Amino acid sequence: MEINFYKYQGTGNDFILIDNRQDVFSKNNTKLVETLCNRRFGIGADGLILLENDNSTDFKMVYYNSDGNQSSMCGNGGRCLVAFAKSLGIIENKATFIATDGLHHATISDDGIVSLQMKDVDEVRIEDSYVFLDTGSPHHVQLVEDLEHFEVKEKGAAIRYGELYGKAGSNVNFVSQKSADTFSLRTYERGVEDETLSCGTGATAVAIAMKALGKTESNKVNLNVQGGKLEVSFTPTEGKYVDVFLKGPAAFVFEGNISV
Ligand SMILES: N[C@@H](CCC[C@H](N)C(=O)O)C(=O)O
Repeated sequence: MEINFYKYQGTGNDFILIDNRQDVFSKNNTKLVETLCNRRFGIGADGLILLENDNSTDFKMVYYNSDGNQSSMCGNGGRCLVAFAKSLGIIENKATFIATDGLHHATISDDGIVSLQMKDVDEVRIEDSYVFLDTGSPHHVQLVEDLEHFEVKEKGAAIRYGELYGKAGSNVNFVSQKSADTFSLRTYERGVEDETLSCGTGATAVAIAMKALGKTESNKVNLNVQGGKLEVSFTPTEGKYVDVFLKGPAAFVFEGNISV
């Protein structure tokens, strides 16, 4: 059987998107997802996302990491899926969708900038050398010197597989401050098991962690990621963060067919 796929990217975090409203994709085939995401034997992507029907929202998001396993929320993937839903005619400039971490609202401008509401963050754990929080996916956030030359893959893997996070592991973000409201980050992604060019839940985690640490006064933070620029805004309230929005570009790259 032939299945259409669409490749999208959001600040260089790239995804294979499949319209699965007719149940065409075999959802438990870990090996198939892993092969499709493989950059030498497949299409190549950091993850694969299915767009499915949902009774109470515009669509449902089902996310797989490139290791072939379903995982937690993907912020850049969610933004790409909104652009995909628009191209399919499912939405116009506004969307609601359901993902593993609950309900999301989003808007998309005519030039492809997607603003995606992320889950509220109820707890920010501040430790001596790092911050941990869940923005839909778990994130370790650590300020470092010389981010440009930092060994993200090696040091990220050591933390992801280390004693702090047990079997589930965590995504790991290394950060440096650029100005009062701007930070650069590089992310080691769980499930990709490598540095990616951008991570949306990671950028969200860094923005909130920097606010919680008092590194910025601003409730709107600019994030330089390896693949571009993102903006995260939020409202702090009694130790929590609500109205959290992740904003940035989401773009179609190419489409094709796969035989399964
Ligand atoms: N790239 C994503 C994060 C995807 C999930 C992550 N790899 C995990 O399994 O925790 C993003 O843009 O948020």
